[in-house]
Amino acid sequence: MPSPSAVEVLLPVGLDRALTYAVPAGLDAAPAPGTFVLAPLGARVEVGVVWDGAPADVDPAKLKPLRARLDIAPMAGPMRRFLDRVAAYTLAPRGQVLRMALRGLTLGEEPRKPKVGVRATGSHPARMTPARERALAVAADGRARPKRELAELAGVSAGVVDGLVKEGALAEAELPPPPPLPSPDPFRSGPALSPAQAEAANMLAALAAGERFGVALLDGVTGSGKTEVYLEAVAAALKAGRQALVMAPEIALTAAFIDRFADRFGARPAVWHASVGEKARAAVRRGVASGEVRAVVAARSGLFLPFRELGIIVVDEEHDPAYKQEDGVLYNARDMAVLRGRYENAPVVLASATPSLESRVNAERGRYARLILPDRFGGRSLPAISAVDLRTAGPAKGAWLSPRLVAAMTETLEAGDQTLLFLNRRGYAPLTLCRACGHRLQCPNCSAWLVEHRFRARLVCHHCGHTQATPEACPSCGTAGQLVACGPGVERIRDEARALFPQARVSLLSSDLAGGGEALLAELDAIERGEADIIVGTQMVTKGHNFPKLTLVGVVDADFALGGADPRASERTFQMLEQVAGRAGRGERPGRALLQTHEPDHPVVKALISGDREGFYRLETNQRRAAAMPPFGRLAALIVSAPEREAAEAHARALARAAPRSNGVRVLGPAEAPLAVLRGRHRMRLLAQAPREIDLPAYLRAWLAAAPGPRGGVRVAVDVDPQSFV
Ligand SMILES: Nc1ncnc2c1ncn2[C@@H]1O[C@H](COP(=O)(O)OP(=O)(O)OP(=O)(O)O)[C@@H](O)[C@H]1O
Ligand SMILES: [Zn+2]
Repeated sequence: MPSPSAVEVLLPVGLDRALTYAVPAGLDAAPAPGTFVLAPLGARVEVGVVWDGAPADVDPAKLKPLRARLDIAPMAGPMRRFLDRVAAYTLAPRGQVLRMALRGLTLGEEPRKPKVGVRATGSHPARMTPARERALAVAADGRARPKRELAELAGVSAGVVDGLVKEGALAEAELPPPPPLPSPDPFRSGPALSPAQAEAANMLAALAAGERFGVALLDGVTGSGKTEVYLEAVAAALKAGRQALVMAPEIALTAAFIDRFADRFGARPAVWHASVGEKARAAVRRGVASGEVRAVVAARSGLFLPFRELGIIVVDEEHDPAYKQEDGVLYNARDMAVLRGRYENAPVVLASATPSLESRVNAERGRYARLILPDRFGGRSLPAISAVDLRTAGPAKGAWLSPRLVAAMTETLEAGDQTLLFLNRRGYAPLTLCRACGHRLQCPNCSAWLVEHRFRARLVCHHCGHTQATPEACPSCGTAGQLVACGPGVERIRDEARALFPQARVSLLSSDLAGGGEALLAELDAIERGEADIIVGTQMVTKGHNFPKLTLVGVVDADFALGGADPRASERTFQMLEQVAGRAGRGERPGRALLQTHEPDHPVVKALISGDREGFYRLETNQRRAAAMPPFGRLAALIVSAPEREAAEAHARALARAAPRSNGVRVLGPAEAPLAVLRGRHRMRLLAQAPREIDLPAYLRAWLAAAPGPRGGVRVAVDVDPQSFV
């Protein structure tokens, strides 16, 4: 019999197993699974969670005792099982997954320091002045206020208030605690919905009211009003007394989205993403656990918040590759949202104008309900998309905007409308070359070219962040003045737009904007108000924005993502271009999009131009099925890296030899990764491809167990269902 005075504790460290601890007398005989505790680990003390399962059968006298039990709401059973499952699926150590679920955790409630203000005492100062009179008149209601507020209300200086305190006419007094944040009110009425919207909204609302798991794919063209529709499902969950989680790719969490939520429910949602500060995070986490916070809009990590009674998860722009976390635990938040919904008995809504093939196929198989909004809201039409053939109608040498695109921009400007120029490349130029010797400027740590950022006068590696000043002379042959920028980045397109249209207000939107996230949000708001004529942007402009005056979208290079090792290349290109084109014509006037391409006959380009979305998906589905690629087969990548190429290669080969023979699993590679060196580490890739019915994570575990352990600086990263193939 295992001793009742020992428990299993999972710690937020890189360990897969829970550790066994003794429960000291005075703690509580056997803390239940989910209890937060302090546990010694080596020389440290960690916050851990009592986990399920019988403790190892060890003499408790030999075990380290727990230090304390924490006064934090226990982690619920469904959440623990969810974390176990995420770890099992991704092959990440369970402790590492737990760490994601502890973000924003503070030890117990922070004692609120009472804030001090001032209040009238009733006595009069010896000398009265007009300013003092004004201040005392405001204070006459007897309420305690911060000094600054009193000074502002009375229109006096801080010195006047201090003087009155000194003379005893005002006294310091504790301020009442701030009122709790207002909760969203699901009973407010939303906008009148079109018949198609209403039908979809009713189905979603029924799903949310049912308090059962189920997945619905909300598949509606750009500008069809998906947001209004899924907010009805949020309302239904809130009405049922449950909490709501709306997930969006980071940059879509703009003030505009939050304002829309606030318009609908009369209160702002809690917000959770990378730029939210520690204190605010702690408050959201606490509120979500206590039930005080009813609705959260979040980036992918919001999935790991300890909701007390989660009643719906919405994954907006569900196709977005940003849902895949590419470091640490390699998980796809869209897929894990479905898992979390299952454990919480909560419905999950996946929304997109360009659903992932995975979700479409799941809908076709009948596992997901599919709700379709075929038209834009308010009788608006989808943008007319056409191609500019760069082989015959391209721009002059040294320019990137074709005459047709420039003519369209001129018309748009004359009409007082906005143009969006899209190019998914940050910086000024992707390559700098020496005209004298042909040398290309490369990152010292990666097998990648350095990207010129002319505004900052620096060369930057987009893979590792290395930067250096742009040199005058070639570092290889020493010739000065012969370095040339090759190819365009958004900065270069901005320069060209400025030169062509000197009167136009040109705005650049890119993740490396000076001023960071804040500046970017301010810029987005300014554009929405019409304070720019031409917007030049990277893929962040493709997501969810509503710029009413935007009527022309120019895609500078529609071919950039086609080809390469990524089995989803076509799908991704289609999604990105359809989304960016979908920014046009959302206001009063119709929109159009011009795609500059060398391959006007490519199926992706043709589908976009003809508007044959269904045809594209059918073709893509058939190709994936024929190649047994996801979602018709399973994929996992092993990325082996080491400081020396030989070590990486040797280990990758040893891994390949150790691969268990199995029913249908094919192991491909090792092959040098397309990005052969990253941060000074040489990289080799292996790919395992399996039929759908195979438990690929289990196969991978068996494989890694059979393989020699990595030694001498070799690392192996496992990526189940990889989204990135670099
Ligand atoms: N029923 C409605 N009543 C009033 N306005 C609506 C309604 N439905 C949609 N709209 C407006 O139409 C515009 C587009 O809606 P929304 O942003 O929800 O579309 P979407 O389907 O999410 O588009 P995308 O996928 O391109 O981001 C918004 O300005 C929205 O306020
Ligand atoms: Zn680099």
